[in-house]
Amino acid sequence: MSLYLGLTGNIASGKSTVAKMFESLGCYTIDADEISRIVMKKGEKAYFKIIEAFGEKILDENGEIDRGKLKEIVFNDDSKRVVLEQIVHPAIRDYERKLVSEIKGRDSQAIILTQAALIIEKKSFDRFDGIILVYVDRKSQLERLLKRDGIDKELAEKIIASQMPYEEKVKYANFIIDNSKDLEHLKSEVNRVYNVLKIHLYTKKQIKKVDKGILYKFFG
Ligand SMILES: CC(C)(COP(=O)(O)OP(=O)(O)OC[C@H]1O[C@@H](n2cnc3c(N)ncnc32)[C@H](O)[C@@H]1O)[C@@H](O)C(=O)NCCC(=O)NCCS
Ligand SMILES: Nc1ncnc2c1ncn2[C@@H]1O[C@H](COP(=O)(O)OP(=O)(O)OP(=O)(O)O)[C@@H](O)[C@H]1O
Repeated sequence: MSLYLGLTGNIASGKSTVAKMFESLGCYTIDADEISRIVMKKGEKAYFKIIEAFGEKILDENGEIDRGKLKEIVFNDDSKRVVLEQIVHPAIRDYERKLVSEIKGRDSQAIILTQAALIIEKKSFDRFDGIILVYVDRKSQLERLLKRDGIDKELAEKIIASQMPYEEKVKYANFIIDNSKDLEHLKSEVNRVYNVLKIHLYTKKQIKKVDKGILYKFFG
């Protein structure tokens, strides 16, 4: 039996950083943002649909989709973001499904984590055995986002506002990983969850809706 987890959290919460830590423990990870880059490449089905919906002005000098331009558009207009999601999400899901079944075919004891920001917003959690939520406090989130992406504060605030707040998200999580402190602390959080996952893997015990002692540690 393998385990298949959704690894989610709001922008710049540390999903990629956490995924790398799980990888170093032997888990398989899949990144929905990376897949979105693959399925939107020049010549792919989603590429043409995006041009049809947004016009050629969103292309760069090489004819590829300019993600910066698209980002400005969709985070300033909710209806446009919905249009983009309707094009890209089904393509991401199809691609991801194939990767998961490939991994499961290769390794029957695999722990697979799909990293995606919108699992809870889109209520697309039924396919997973459990949800891991990476939590970051608002101040660190904004600081890390501005530092990493070099975008202006106004756009950063809009992206943050487009996502479901943590107070709501925690209700859907089986595990919470706190990433409000340093990387050492993050590593201990990842190890803690990994050890519980291993127990579930070997005992074949289903992950309950709420794994007590972990969930609500930060939210009372
Ligand atoms: C808007 C786009 C072009 C910006 O590309 P860019 O390379 O700058 O960012 P990247 O794809 O790495 O996403 C970074 C983060 O932005 C946030 N984000 C991206 N899309 C969305 C969205 N539709 N709603 C809310 N937040 C989003 C997520 O936290 C994500 O992890 C791109 O994010 C995109 O195509 N989004 C639509 C697909 C999508 O929903 N992806 C996110 C989850 S699968
Ligand atoms: N505990 C930490 N202390 C300091 N910086 C951190 C910490 N965790 C992550 N970071 C940094 O914060 C930024 C955001 O982290 P990361 O890219 O892992 O987040 P993400 O959730 O994958 O982002 P996105 O939502 O855009 O996909 C990165 O530059 C990362 O190096």
